[in-house]
Amino acid sequence: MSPERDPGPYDALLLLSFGGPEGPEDVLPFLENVTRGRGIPRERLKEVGQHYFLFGGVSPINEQNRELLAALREDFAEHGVDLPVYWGNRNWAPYLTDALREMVRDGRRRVLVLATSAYASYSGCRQYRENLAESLAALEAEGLPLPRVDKLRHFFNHPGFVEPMTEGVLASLADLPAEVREGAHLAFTTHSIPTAAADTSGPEEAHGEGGAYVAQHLAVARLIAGAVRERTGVDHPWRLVYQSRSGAPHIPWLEPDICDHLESVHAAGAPAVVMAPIGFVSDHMEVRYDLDTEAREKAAELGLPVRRSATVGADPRFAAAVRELVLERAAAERGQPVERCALGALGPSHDLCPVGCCPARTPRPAAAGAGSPYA
Ligand SMILES: CC1=C(CCC(=O)O)c2cc3nc(cc4[nH]c(cc5[nH]c(cc1n2)c(C)c5CCC(=O)O)c(CCC(=O)O)c4C)C(CCC(=O)O)=C3C
Ligand SMILES: [Fe+2]
Repeated sequence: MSPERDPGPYDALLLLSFGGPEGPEDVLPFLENVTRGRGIPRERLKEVGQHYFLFGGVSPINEQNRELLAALREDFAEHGVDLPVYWGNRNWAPYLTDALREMVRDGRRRVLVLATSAYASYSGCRQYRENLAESLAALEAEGLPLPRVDKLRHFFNHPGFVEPMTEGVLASLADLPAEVREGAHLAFTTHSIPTAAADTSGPEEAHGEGGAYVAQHLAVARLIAGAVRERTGVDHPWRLVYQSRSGAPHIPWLEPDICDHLESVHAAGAPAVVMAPIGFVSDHMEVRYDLDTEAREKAAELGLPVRRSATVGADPRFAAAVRELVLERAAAERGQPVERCALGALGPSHDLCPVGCCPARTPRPAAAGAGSPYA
């Protein structure tokens, strides 16, 4: 087989995502799954439940993963990449353990994982790896042979991720009334996490305050703002801001929040804002509620024109990027030289998370990285 389409030694790709409820009766059990042992205040849970109920108890995330799954299968078929794609979630059906069991029953021995999270951090990387370890332990307890599981590198700076978002920001700018367009600010948003989790995200000592989490988001924001400047000739002021904070109020999380940011740029005279949710791969509940509902209400209150730019979702360029990442990793595993595509100054992320990368508060076994008990 030509190396440009040989996925060997891998014999399957697993799309690993967060999962979300698909009806009102799913909401509370889903939230219990997400928050088990995580110490989230009861009040916050009730509040987040309401966000889901406002949308009929349905999170858009599962439907978006079905679309991504279809896009990946179509892209692989078109490019002659013979690799079956499975799908499993951490917190809702179809569950990760069930997907892995099905893969084992289908005879898969070398599994590559695409997690729907582009950046380093405990929540965006290690937690997925811990869930992989738990699922492998469950299969082991059932007496099943365990596949070897690897995880794709963080794809935040891959052009197939950055370019569709750049285009989305350009479309949002074009959609603003002409008289406020030139002066519009860009607010790049991502999930807030505790500052302590940000500081320790990524390999130790590689980044300063805010760790790899903040550094990687800043890199993407800078790339998009730069590409927008090149395309429009306008230098739009930009800032990385945060959303969806949870946890107890006395614990510091990354700030400023998008709603506070809208207030402060409005007070400083910004005529309009484009909110670009670069921290999220698709338009799931954090985007639909925290930005499209809450932040838009805040903007309406202020009389500030805002637009929210598109996430990558099932964009064919993202599917193509996943294919490139799969073939890159496969070649690396075969010991062949590889070209690692990455935009900006940070360069391509590591294939194998080092021990101590994004440490958990309570250490737990994690698969698909250095020190995995299932290597
Ligand atoms: C970095 C990050 C991502 C991006 C990376 C990735 O995509 O994985 C992400 C994604 C998501 N988070 C999601 C949902 C939730 N996250 C919660 C809680 C938390 N998230 C955190 C961080 C992140 N979360 C953190 C530090 C907590 C606090 C508790 C803890 O330390 O674990 C809670 C509990 C209630 C609340 O506190 O909000 C819910 C319901 C959904 C599904 C949405 C849908 O249904 O469409 C998705 C994609
Ligand atoms: Fe979350």
